[in-house]
Amino acid sequence: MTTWPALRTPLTARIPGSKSITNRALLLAAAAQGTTGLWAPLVSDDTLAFRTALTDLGIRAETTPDDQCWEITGAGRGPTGPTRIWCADAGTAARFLPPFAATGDGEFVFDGSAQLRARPLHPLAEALARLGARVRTDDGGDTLLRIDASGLDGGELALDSSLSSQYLSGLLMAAPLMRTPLAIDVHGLVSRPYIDMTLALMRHFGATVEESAAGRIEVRPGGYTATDLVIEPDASTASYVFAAAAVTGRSVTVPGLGSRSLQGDLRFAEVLRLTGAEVEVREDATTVTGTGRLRGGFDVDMGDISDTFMTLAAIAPLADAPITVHGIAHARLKESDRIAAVARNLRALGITADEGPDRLTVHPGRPRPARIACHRDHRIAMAFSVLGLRAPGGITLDDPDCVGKTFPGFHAELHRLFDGPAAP
Ligand SMILES: O=C(O)C1=C[C@@H](OP(=O)(O)O)[C@@H](O)[C@H](O)C1
Ligand SMILES: C=C(OP(=O)(O)O)C(=O)O
Repeated sequence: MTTWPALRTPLTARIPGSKSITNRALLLAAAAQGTTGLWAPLVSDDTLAFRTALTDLGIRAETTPDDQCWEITGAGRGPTGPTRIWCADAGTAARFLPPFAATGDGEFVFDGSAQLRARPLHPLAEALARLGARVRTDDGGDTLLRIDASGLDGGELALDSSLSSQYLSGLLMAAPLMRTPLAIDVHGLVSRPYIDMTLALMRHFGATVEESAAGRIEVRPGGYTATDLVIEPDASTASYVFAAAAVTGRSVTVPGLGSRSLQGDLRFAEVLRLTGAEVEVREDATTVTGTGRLRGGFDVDMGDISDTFMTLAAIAPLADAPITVHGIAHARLKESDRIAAVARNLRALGITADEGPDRLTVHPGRPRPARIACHRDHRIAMAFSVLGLRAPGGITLDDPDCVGKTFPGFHAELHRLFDGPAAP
């Protein structure tokens, strides 16, 4: 019998580029003077929507035939309207592009899908208004936001960042194009690692940013300088193959995602350690080795890495004791109300799940066949597909294609890794 050595053969996952880094780099390249090369960008619905929005704003974007490099040529200043901008489902587009537009001139009208319109944008609109922008949210209307731009002064701003960190990232990235320094006092920040990512990438493009312990961030005017960037694999996406390793007892390596990563979601691998998986984070790669059995009986704060809480919640029925995730109230404001949607899907599978405003507890159980309601949320589809590897009757997704938001090739890759012969 050769089953055991074959099962121990490490699998190497092909994880596409980080959505968050790709869309920040697109914005920063568009704001910089000169041509930036973005290597290994994510090619998916969210990044293509962002890129198209930039070309609609007059930015030149070219692609090598294999999509391995996007060349973006920025003008070193804000854009010129009038322009109508379609953000599709992309929260990052709706939150990063308006502050950039407000540093330019003319009218900008932002619109997006019904799903995106249901997500809060008023903290950003109010912050832009306090900086002197003429901005209107279109309550009940057919747009997200209208801006009549004539450049922005900086100044001082208090920003409640408890609903999303993306408003803060958007304002910070636009700040070097403002006429005077911008200082933001940040309150209630969720998803902190995304702000660290924003600041690191702003510095990579030459911005001067200072952060004080008291939660104040100051950015000086002076623009950005075009520079090349190699984009890491997406750590949130990697959570699915790491979780799959944990539940199947396989070993999965993601090359290019290691201790130097800019992405907080790599900490999901540490969370898997609580379930008994072995985790090795090297400088340039991460490997998770599972046992096929999950240890439960813990309660973990995933407020900083909430995109990955569903990955844990979906596999939690396989654990030997309940698992609780807390600190994730803001996950109710994403592509779906993620706490409610995950709890309902688990119940449909016959699993006991109790939710609170900012938490979810999942009890052990044997999933029965069910059709998963994806709510057009890519992460519901990907997280429950991992459970499907160990659910006796399998699982069915009502909308498998919604994974295109961040990983169009997800189903093929999961199949290649876990249903087919062991990868070399
Ligand atoms: O800045 C970013 O790139 C992101 C921030 C997070 O949103 P919140 O800050 O709204 O939690 C995360 O959920 C999203 O997928 C990407
Ligand atoms: C919350 C997400 O996306 P968005 O960038 O639209 O906020 C996500 O990808 O899980």
